[in-house]
Formats: sequence, structure tokens, C-alpha cells
Amino acid sequence: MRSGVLSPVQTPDESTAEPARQLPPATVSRLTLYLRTLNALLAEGAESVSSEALAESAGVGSANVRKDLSYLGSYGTRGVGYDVANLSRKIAQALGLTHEWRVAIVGAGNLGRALARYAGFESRGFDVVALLDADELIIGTEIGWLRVGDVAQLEAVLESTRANMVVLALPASVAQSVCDRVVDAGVHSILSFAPVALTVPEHVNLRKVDMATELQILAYHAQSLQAPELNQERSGA
Ligand SMILES: NC(=O)c1ccc[n+]([C@@H]2O[C@H](COP(=O)([O-])OP(=O)(O)OC[C@H]3O[C@@H](n4cnc5c(N)ncnc54)[C@H](O)[C@@H]3O)[C@@H](O)[C@H]2O)c1
Repeated sequence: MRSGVLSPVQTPDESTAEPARQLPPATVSRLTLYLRTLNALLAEGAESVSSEALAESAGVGSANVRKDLSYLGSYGTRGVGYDVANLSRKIAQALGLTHEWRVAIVGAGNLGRALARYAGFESRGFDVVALLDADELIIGTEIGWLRVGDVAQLEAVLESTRANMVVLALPASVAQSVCDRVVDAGVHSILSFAPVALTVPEHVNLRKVDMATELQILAYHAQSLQAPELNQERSGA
């Protein structure tokens, strides 16, 4: 059983970690897809992969793949392709996945609990080290391997667990104040699920996951594709 406080392990100090190379956001997204394919190939024992195969797995053009990988200094070998192990290592380095990421989740409601139970983070290098909430009925309960801690102890838990990423799974009304405390505690990588715009200093990386917006975009595209039939239905044809 893990509690809010865990035994320390070697974690790179954020302040001394090498700064990430600035890659175009679309490239970063595609690199994660290539990495997933490369890891599957590694597990199968494959040694090389063509840009076409990587492109197909990521659903992009092979010119995209070659351009993305050129940012990492990987150009492949004509007729052979890319060395799978080497490329997977380079992408993991570029994405900062060779560091150990220790994630604290704040908010142990439906979402926070589901995230804390998800087994897929650890295999990708994200160790969930703490889960915190403000509700007395939830504090102290066990969720997966974790015991829910009290958000009143946020700063102490972040320090003792050496968390270097925080996920906010909180109501919008409290997200900014908790976010401010996280930033003041020195954690500079934050992922927020709260449906509200948060303000953070420039040196802090804040990402927002907004599934409702994604669904709306999906609905728009679905409607555009079906537009001829919908229009016919509406006109009673
Ligand atoms: N982005 C998305 O895709 C997505 C999807 C679902 C939910 N959400 C959002 O994520 C958030 C969480 O959703 P949920 O369904 O888990 O809600 P929930 O109500 O089940 O859980 C919220 C939890 O936050 C806790 N909490 C409240 N104030 C707190 C504080 N100051 N410090 C610590 N914990 C506090 C509550 O006690 C509760 O356990 C909501 O803002 C919701 O709108 C986003």
C-alpha cells in the first residue's frame, strides 16, 4: 500500500535537468505515436523499421515522419530504414521520458480515482505517487495502491514524494487556488482537467485536457461529413 508519502527514489532535479529541445507541437504529438509503434516493434524483436511503416502506424505521410525524425538528427539508412532501439531511445530522450516523472493527482473524485487506478502510466514512465482530496469522507480511503491524502498537506506531500508533475482533477471553482499552491511549491508541470482557464507564470508548463471541447470538434466534423444527408432530412426530401 502506498500512502501519501513514499520512500524516495532517484529523481532528476528539475532545476538541473537538461532543457527540452523546442520541437513543433505537432511533431511532439506524432513522436508519441512513433514511440508507441517502436516499443511494440522492440517487443517483437524487430531491428529496423521503414519511414513508411512508421507513417502508416501514426496515420501520417512518410515525408512527415522523415521531417519529424530529422529534428532528432535521425535520418535512417536508405534501403534499411531506422534502427528501432536507437530511434526509440532518441524519441524517449527528446520527449523527456528518460526522466522519472512522479505524478501527484489532486482531486480524488470520479476522474482522479480512475486516473490513479490506471495501470498504463507506470509502463510509460509516469509513477503516480500521491492522490489528495479535501473531503474528509474521501481522505484516508484506499484507491488502488494509494491512500488518499489531505490536500491541506499538499506542499508537504509534494516535497516528501518529490512529485514533479501534478494532475488537477478538481472542480473549476477551486482549480486556480490549488494550481497557485502547486506552483508555489515548485512543481512546474501541471495537467488540468478542470473546465476553466488557469493562469500560471511563464516558466510553468500547463496543459489542459478538455474532453467536452474535443467531443464538440468531433461532432462538428461528423456533421460536416453527414451534411448532405442531414440537409436532405431537414428539408424532408
Ligand atoms: N477534461 C475532461 O475531459 C474532463 C472529463 C471529466 C471531468 N472533468 C472535470 O474534472 C474535474 C473532476 O471531475 P470529477 O468527475 O472527478 O468530479 P468529482 O466531483 O467526482 O471530483 C472532484 C473531487 O475534487 C475534490 N475537491 C474539491 N475541492 C478540492 C480542493 N480544494 N482540493 C482537493 N480536492 C478537492 C472533491 O472532494 C472531489 O472528490 C471537474 O472539474 C470536471 O468538470 C474534465
